[in-house]
Amino acid sequence: MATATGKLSHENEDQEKEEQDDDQTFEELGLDPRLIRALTKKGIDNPTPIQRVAIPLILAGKDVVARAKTGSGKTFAYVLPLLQKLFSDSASNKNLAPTAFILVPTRELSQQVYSEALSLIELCRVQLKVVQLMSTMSASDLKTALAAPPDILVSTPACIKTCLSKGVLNPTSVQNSLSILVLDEVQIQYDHEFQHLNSSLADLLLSYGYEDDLKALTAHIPRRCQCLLMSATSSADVEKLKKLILHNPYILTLPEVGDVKDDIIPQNVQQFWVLKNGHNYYVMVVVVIALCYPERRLFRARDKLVYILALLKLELVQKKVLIFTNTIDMGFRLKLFFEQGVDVLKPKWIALYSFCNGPKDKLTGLAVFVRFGIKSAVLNSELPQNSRLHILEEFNAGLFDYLIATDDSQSKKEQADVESHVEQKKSRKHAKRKLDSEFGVVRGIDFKNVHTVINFDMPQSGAGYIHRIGRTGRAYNTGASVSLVSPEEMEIFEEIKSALGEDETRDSNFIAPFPLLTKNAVESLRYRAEDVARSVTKIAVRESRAQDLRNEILNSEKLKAHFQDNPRDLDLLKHDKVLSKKAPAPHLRDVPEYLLDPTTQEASKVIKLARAAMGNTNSGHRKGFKGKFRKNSNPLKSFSAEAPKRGFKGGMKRKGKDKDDGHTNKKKQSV
Ligand SMILES: Nc1ncnc2c1ncn2[C@@H]1O[C@H](COP(=O)(O)OP(=O)(O)OP(=O)(O)O)[C@@H](O)[C@H]1O
Repeated sequence: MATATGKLSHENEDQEKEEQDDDQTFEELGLDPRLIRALTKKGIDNPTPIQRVAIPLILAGKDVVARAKTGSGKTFAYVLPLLQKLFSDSASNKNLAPTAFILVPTRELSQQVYSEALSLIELCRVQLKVVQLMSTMSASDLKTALAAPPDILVSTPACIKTCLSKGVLNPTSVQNSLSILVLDEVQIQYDHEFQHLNSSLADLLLSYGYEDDLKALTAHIPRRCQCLLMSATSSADVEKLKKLILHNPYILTLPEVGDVKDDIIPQNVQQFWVLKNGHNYYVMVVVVIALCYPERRLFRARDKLVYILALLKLELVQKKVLIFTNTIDMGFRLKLFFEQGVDVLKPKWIALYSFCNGPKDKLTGLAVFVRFGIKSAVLNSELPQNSRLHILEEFNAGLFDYLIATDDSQSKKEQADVESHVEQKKSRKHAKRKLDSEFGVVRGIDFKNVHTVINFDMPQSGAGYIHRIGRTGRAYNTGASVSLVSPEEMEIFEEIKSALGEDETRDSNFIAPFPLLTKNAVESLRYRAEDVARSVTKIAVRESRAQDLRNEILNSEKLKAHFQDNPRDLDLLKHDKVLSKKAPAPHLRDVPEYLLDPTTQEASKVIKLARAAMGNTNSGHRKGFKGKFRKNSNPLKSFSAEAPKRGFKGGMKRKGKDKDDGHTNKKKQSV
């Protein structure tokens, strides 16, 4: 009893401290007024917990390892103090190499970090130069970019290795100049993150091919260089990390409650899953279809198409929606399925309809189900870089609501192997297509206002799942995820659940069955959806993929020229172009009421009400973060900071179960 009471009062104290900390300002963290003004212009007034802990430590010159939830503000946590430190150095900077390196795993993330840093520099009106380098750049372009050495270099480990090997970066100059090194998301991606927390850094880096790339640099990192490692890692790795780059780092990490991992997924993201048929029907259909279609994968994909159609067309999930597939072909299959269809108004259907005494005025409505009219864009590693960045910009700006993205959670090599194998089988022309090994939108990309993430294909690991889901519910927004799990994916799904430490009694980390999709709703769409799915043949997919690539190469050239003239004007081209040859009929796009299942209709109404209540009008513009949600909806409510040796606690630590005030329960009903 005494222990329980003691613990309670301790918790209350912690809670009070937490609330005080919540009011802490950037000024109190010692941030430069110019940066504070710049943040205010961006609508950012108060630091997030990771920022509260990390900024003072980084300003004090400490090495920091920060492990924090997705969408918690890690980028500003290091960019702000990094810039501030360079403010004072810049006047006297006569370095022959960049003073700060920010290394990230993908081109997309590099663009994002570069833009954030640049925009802060511009808003602060300081003379700092930031450049972004990619390994696809020619040696002369790399040299030009580094000719008058920038203060900050944003790049990937692979590109740094290239620069060093081509003599674009001089090792001695790096040794003399480098003062701050940031690794953002570089080291954390490895399979089954939570089962291998003790694996060595070398293993982690190796799994993503960064080992050699980073080793090329580590030899030239001067002892005095301040090193920051942002993202998931465990204290068990620090000793190993220290040997490579870190010096007595402060470790900022999520607290763990007992043996159970604390919230890994931000609390404001609700997770759902849909199992395709747990009943006999599935087994029967598999047998029949397996006979008709030797390639059973085709059937599984087709079946999932019915479910995703029901989710989107019956408006059971909120827009904007980010859909993940594991292959590029599947992405295009989905896009074609959404936008095109077969003509069901064939005489035989009309005859059947008349035979059933269907009302004549509903005949046109019937066609709706074969022309779903859902416009989407596919984002993948095959597209030119400009197009990819532009697609991201447009999606973030709210110009379209559905983005299908291929995953980068599988190792790049594996992905390339799979693709090249498939491509070789197709045609020589297609085999020439190149995938960008630095593509990636799963880690770190700050998608704006994505309300729903759908796993059309399940990711290959727990880490992949967390990063996908982390594209929604960023900062103070709410979000939801729906995973379509086929029986074949049950094993990986179970692994993911155990990696999350799933616990029904806790708000986060729990993946609930999706409550709104009734069997009737799915079955009412099944017949027509499968009819349409059949029309999306392998050839159609291949042709549209090639067509899209051609379009985007053209776009990319135009964009390149355009961006040179108007670097800030990205709103030039549309990427969610219809790829199917038949133009969708605009008047055929609504689902006729008589085909709607009453339960689903109710569910859809609830979604709309919830959307209205949250002010999500899908316009792509949101109100500021502040005051929209309760403090305990903050994705980063919990940090502990561990100092070297003395076990300094500088951050806040949330206790076991968060203050549940019913808010979360309410949320569970509205997706
Ligand atoms: N103090 C703050 N107040 C409000 N919003 C913030 C604050 N700091 C950052 N943000 C916003 O939160 C969003 C997520 O930030 P960021 O991309 O840095 O998250 P992250 O922790 O790096 O996520 P990930 O793990 O996915 O990389 C961004 O849109 C950013 O502008």
